[in-house]
Amino acid sequence: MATTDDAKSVGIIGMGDMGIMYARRLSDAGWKVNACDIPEKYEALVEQFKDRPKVEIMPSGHYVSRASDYIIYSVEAKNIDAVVKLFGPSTKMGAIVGGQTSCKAPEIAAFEKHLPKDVNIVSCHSLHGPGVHPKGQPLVLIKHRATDEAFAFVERVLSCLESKVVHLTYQEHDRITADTQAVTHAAFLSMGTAWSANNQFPWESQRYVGGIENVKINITLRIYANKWHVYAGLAILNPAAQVQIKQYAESVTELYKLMLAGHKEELRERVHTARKAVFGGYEGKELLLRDELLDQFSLGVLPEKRLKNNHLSLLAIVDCWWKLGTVPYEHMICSTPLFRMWLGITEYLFRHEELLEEAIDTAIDDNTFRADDLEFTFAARDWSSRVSLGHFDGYREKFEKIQEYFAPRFPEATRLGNEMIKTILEKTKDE
Ligand SMILES: NC(=O)C1=CN([C@@H]2O[C@H](COP(=O)(O)OP(=O)(O)OC[C@H]3O[C@@H](n4cnc5c(N)ncnc54)[C@H](OP(=O)(O)O)[C@@H]3O)[C@@H](O)[C@H]2O)C=CC1
Ligand SMILES: O=C(O)C(=O)Cc1ccc(O)cc1
Repeated sequence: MATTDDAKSVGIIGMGDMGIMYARRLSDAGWKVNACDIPEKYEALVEQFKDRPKVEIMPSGHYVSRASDYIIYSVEAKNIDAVVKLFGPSTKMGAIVGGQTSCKAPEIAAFEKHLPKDVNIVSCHSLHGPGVHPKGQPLVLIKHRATDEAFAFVERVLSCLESKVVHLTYQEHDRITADTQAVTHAAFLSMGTAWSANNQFPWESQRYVGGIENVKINITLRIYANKWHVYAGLAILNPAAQVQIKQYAESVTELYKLMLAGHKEELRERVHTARKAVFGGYEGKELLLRDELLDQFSLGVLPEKRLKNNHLSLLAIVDCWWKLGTVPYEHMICSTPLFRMWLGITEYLFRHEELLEEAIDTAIDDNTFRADDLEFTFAARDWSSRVSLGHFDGYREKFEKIQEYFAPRFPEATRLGNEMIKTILEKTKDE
């Protein structure tokens, strides 16, 4: 903190999971924080923060905006325009405004439209959920309309997160996160949908325990334990995300058809072409994940012998990356923990020759996955069309129904998922 910073304060509008995490960490570092949520939550927040004098809970965003030197909007992406419209004109003269939403084009548009011209715009995005320690995780900073002095102030404030700062434009941010986040979520959302459609808790089935399967299960439950609007916002509001999710659904469908028709050579040819395009230049590199590590994090009892799976979800993501010309390793600077695990298990399958062959053989010769794969294919297509239609309600309805199905398992899955992420990330090289 520079000495001139003593009199300055940070505002947070939206005290949900991320807003609260920021308020705690910034105030721990000595910053005065002015914060608010919707009026109905005022009393509860005052109570929650009563032992933290550095955090002042205010009745609304007007109070926060007029009192603070740097204001962070940490609200639902779908509400950003309405909330900035409401409080933007109350922003203190010469202050800095930014947002935490996961898709930047609508956020920047709202700032340009509703903020006074003297206000600096510097946005941010912590690329991890509120339960992950920010140290070492990517933090995107977007200097959209700001003096060097204003930008340096934001850097000083957020340095207490100890994150790895990545400087991007908002367009670069949205392009990369479409690859790293939206399509990753689509895959896990589809797995959960398929399991629930088949009335399965996958860790209770011998077929889904151990290794790669543990990551699939733990990440799927982690996503469904979170809030629907986070995933809906970053998929629906990002046009690049719609394209990616659509390609993923197409890749799933086409590979599934090859499996159904028993076209083994065609399937092998396609899988290997995609493999070469995506992993060709990375053959010698150390793997992101190891199996012994993954076996530690199981919700079920590990079977004596690992059962085979055709891993349609993983074959399809590599097919999708190939079709879109995406090189996932190039996005590591901007990766979330989930993306690193997703790439980790995919790489694990594709760089173990015998495992990949086993997946191809299983895809053609083994009928036991047909029902699961059928539901998975439906699910990938349905998520894609809900995203493309752009209906938040349609997304929410589906998400919350499946969330309800898995809800009794969230406490255990979250505990295990946190441990898994912590252990794996400590061992995961990120560049
Ligand atoms: N959760 C995550 O993993 C991450 C989320 N993000 C992004 O950060 C943002 C916040 O996410 P998160 O904290 O998880 O979501 P939450 O739903 O927990 O928090 C958003 C908060 O903003 C409040 N809010 C809505 N309108 C107003 C208003 N007019 N004035 C004051 N407060 C308001 C909401 O109240 P109410 O619930 O009543 O609407 C809610 O409490 C989102 O845009 C998300 O995409 C970014 C990184 C990670
Ligand atoms: O790691 C993920 O993809 C998550 O699910 C957590 C998350 C959600 C939204 C963000 O904008 C950033 C991180």
